[in-house]
Amino acid sequence: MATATGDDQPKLKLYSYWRSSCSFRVRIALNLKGLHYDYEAVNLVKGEQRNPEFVKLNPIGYVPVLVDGDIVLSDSFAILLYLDEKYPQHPLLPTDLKRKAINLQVANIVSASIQPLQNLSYIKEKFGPEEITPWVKYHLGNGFAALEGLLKNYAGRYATGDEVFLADLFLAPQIHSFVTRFNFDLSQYPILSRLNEAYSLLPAFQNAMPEKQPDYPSSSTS
Ligand SMILES: N[C@@H](CCC(=O)N[C@@H](CS)C(=O)NCC(=O)O)C(=O)O
Repeated sequence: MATATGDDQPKLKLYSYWRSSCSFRVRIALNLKGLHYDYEAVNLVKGEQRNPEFVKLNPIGYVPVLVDGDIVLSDSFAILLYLDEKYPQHPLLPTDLKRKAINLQVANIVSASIQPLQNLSYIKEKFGPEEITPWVKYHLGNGFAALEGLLKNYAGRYATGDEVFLADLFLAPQIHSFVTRFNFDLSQYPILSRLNEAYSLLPAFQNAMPEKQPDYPSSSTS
């Protein structure tokens, strides 16, 4: 198994968009593992995810995409599991089976049962502008209530104890969207509020924030 670190690793390239919560997950993992990467911006508002060159990398037309030598991988969940095997420094899954399973459960709740329901490209096709906020609020709230209930048996400083694991990489971007993008009130979710505070203190999370990305628009609302 390769154990490349930031100093001797092959060059990685991440196709990302500043506001993409799925890309945000991968940015945190790369930072935690100390992996350097080139940032390739894909402007989702301009539709660059549908450019033929990009679709060759990811036929479904979504960010993130990671290129690692001859491996081109899309879907943040697959990318994170791949990175964890290839670059085992700072493991993303605990060895304890129960906590490992909870990490996978949280990751999949966010990935499959929350994030797709806030993806504006799906929602805009179905709803008018005034229907979007109640839809997103209902579904994000539903998911957050479920996560709050699940985590009360596991959370420590972070989601499943006192170390950062996969669950945290899915939670931080989702909470960030909830608060910053949609302006919803997080205070009714005390565990998620506490986790959000803890994430805000970690450089790997801080440097992965949308507003820290090279394509973050300096004076635009896109
Ligand atoms: N399951 C995929 C979802 C990817 C996804 O939804 N990406 C969004 C940004 S977070 C995207 O590229 N949206 C572009 C579009 O909907 O056209 C993952 O986790 O990577």
